[in-house]
Amino acid sequence: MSESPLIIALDYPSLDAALCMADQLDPKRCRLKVGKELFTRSGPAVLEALHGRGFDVFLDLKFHDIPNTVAGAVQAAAEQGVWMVNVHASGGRKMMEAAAERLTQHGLKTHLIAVTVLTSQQESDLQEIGLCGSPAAQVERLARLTQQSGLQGVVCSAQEASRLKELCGESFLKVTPGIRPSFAAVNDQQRIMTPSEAMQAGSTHLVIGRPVTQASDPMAALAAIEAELQ
Ligand SMILES: O=C(O)c1cc(=O)[nH]c(=O)n1[C@@H]1O[C@H](COP(=O)(O)O)[C@@H](O)[C@H]1O
Repeated sequence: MSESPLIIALDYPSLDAALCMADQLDPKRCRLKVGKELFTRSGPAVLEALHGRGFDVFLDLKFHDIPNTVAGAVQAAAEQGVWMVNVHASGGRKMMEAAAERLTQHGLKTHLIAVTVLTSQQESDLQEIGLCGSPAAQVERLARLTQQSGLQGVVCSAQEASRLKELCGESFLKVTPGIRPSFAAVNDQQRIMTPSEAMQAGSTHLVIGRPVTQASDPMAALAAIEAELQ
C-alpha cells in the first residue's frame, strides 16, 4: 500500500524480469503498473506475485469492446484485487457506464479510469483517424464523457491536467504518463512534462516507465524523482 503519486510501469516480456525490478522497489514509495505485454505473457500470476509483495497494482489493459464484454473484463480485473483498471474512453458512454455499473453492482472498489488521447499521439495522428480537433480538445471531450459515465478519472498527458482540473474538479483522477525527468530520454513519447511540472499542473498520479526501469540504479532514479517533487 502506498500514498505516493508514483506509478512505475513494469513493461517487461517476462514475469521473472518484472519481479526482478519489483524486488528493487519499495511498495511504500510507489505503485506498479502491469500492461499488455507482461500480462499477456504471465497472466494473473503477476498480479498475485505483486500483491504478495505488498504493491498496489494498476492493471493497464485499456479495454475497448462492446459494453457487456468490457464490463466482464473490468469485473474480472477487480475480482483479482487490482487497485486500478482502465478502458478506452473512445469506447463511448454505454461501454463506460456498463463497466462502472458492474463494479458498483458487485461492491468492487477498484478505481476505474479511461484513456483519453494517448501521449504518443499528436494532432496529425488524430487527423489520420478522422478526428479533426486538437489533442487538447479531444481530451476535454472524452474527460467530460468519462466523468458523466461514472468513472473516477482519466489517463491523459500532464499538458492537459490543469484544464481538466478546471473542467472536472480536483478529485477527478488525472493519471499522467509521458513523464520525463530532466535526466531521462524522451523515447517515443510526444506530449511530455517533468514530474514536478506535472504535479503542479494538477496530475494526481504520474506513470513512469523507462526513466526508472532502464536506469542503472532504479531506486536512485526513483529517489531523484521524489527529491524533485519535494
Ligand atoms: O495508459 C497508460 O498507462 C498510457 C497511456 C498513454 O497515453 N501513454 C502511455 O505511455 N501509457 C503507458 O505509460 C507507460 C509509459 O512508459 P515510459 O514511456 O517508459 O515512461 C507505458 O507503460 C505506456 O503503456
